[in-house]
Amino acid sequence: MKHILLVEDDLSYSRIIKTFLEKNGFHVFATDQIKEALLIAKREEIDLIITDFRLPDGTGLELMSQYKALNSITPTILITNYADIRIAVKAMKMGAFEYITKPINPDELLLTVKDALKSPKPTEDSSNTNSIHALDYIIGKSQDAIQLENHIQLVAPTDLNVLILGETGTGKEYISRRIHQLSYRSQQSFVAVDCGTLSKDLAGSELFGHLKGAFTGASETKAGHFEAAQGGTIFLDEIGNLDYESQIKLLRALEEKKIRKIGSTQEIDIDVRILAATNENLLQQVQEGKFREDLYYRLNEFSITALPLKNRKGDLMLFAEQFLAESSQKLNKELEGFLEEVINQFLQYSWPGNLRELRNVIRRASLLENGSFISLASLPVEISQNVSNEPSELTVKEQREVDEKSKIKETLIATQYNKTKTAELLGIDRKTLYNKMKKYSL
Ligand SMILES: Nc1ncnc2c1ncn2[C@@H]1O[C@H](COP(=O)(O)OP(=O)(O)OP(=O)(O)O)[C@@H](O)[C@H]1O
Repeated sequence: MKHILLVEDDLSYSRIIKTFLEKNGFHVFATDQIKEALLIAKREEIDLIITDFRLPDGTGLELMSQYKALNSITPTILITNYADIRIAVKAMKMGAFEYITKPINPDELLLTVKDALKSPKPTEDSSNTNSIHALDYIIGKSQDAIQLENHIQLVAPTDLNVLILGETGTGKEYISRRIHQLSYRSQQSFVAVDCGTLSKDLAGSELFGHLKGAFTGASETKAGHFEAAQGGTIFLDEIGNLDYESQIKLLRALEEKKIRKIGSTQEIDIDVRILAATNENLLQQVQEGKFREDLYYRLNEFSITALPLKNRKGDLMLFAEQFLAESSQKLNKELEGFLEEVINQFLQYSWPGNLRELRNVIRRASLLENGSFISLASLPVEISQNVSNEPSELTVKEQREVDEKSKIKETLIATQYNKTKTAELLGIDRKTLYNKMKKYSL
């Protein structure tokens, strides 16, 4: 049975999620505090963390970074309000597996939990996951998309190291998998490593391996990701997060095409192509002395930029249609497309989480939609009403109302619109619940 650590300070929410997940066969440790969560994590084998962003003793992001020092490879799902989408984006940069927004839809939560548990852990060998079938990768038809594809086709057959730049969720990993698939290494491993999830202490051993007894806890000799990628391609995501010592080791591996396991004196020849990605300004990090200049130029033999979705309006609906087809198939629903007003809102919205956000919005809308076309009612209010997603632009009162509406909606969904139960879980009487439902048109 898989063990989930749930960190949520809203106790009614926490209870609903815990009960729901336990009904679906998971064991859930629930707590409302970071401190307690870290204690549980030390004591128990945890397969997945689900954490709220706002917690009484810090934020979900703080929990993630403290947890990373304990165990760098447990996937994390962050729960946020849609108004906090930029926080979700930041969480993805820090190596979160996924974010989900309130009000939580139970089916969406379950899908995300299952995806997180079945996906290879972020730092594990994901070889044989040449899982982007030619059909899944969308090239796009805008001028920029065609140019991007030309660059990919041009560089793929060479053995140049490629640096892929772009905001979070713009498709950098997809691009790197495509480069691998179009290269002569395509029959060999593709190993994706999220440097954002590597703690300073573990990075060296994760990348290069270690010998038994090399350090406390090294109970077995272990191959690192470079060995796993032998003959193939290694994708180093969030390369800007790699600590300085690992940068030095990586540079050596690149220059000499040799690695050495931690604790070993023996060198191993490696033949691995390196694709690296970052959503930070790496050149600025070089200027600030945080990233080695020599490594930067080694990695950047060719660079490719993935554009933000707001600058790819010509391709947006192509992606949307594809994501809808995928969701419909997964959910066994017959969804035919999007209503005109949805398309208009999609084209106006700024999509700070880029393609990942679009995919998640469509997945959620597909779950909620009762008709054959996605309608405004199935979209987050920030998109359907084109409310700005800058939290600062909402007054405190408006923000509180958005939160309250989300909470009531979620509880109603969770109780299948049982008003007595909903009122009970929310700690209000039925009359107040009815009044609020009327106020928020629920
Ligand atoms: N070319 C594409 N065709 C189809 N779907 C895509 C494409 N690019 C990205 N996606 C979708 O967007 C999601 C995010 O893409 P990806 O993980 O490659 O982004 P990323 O830039 O590497 O993100 P991060 O910076 O957070 O690591 C994918 O899971 C996929 O669903």
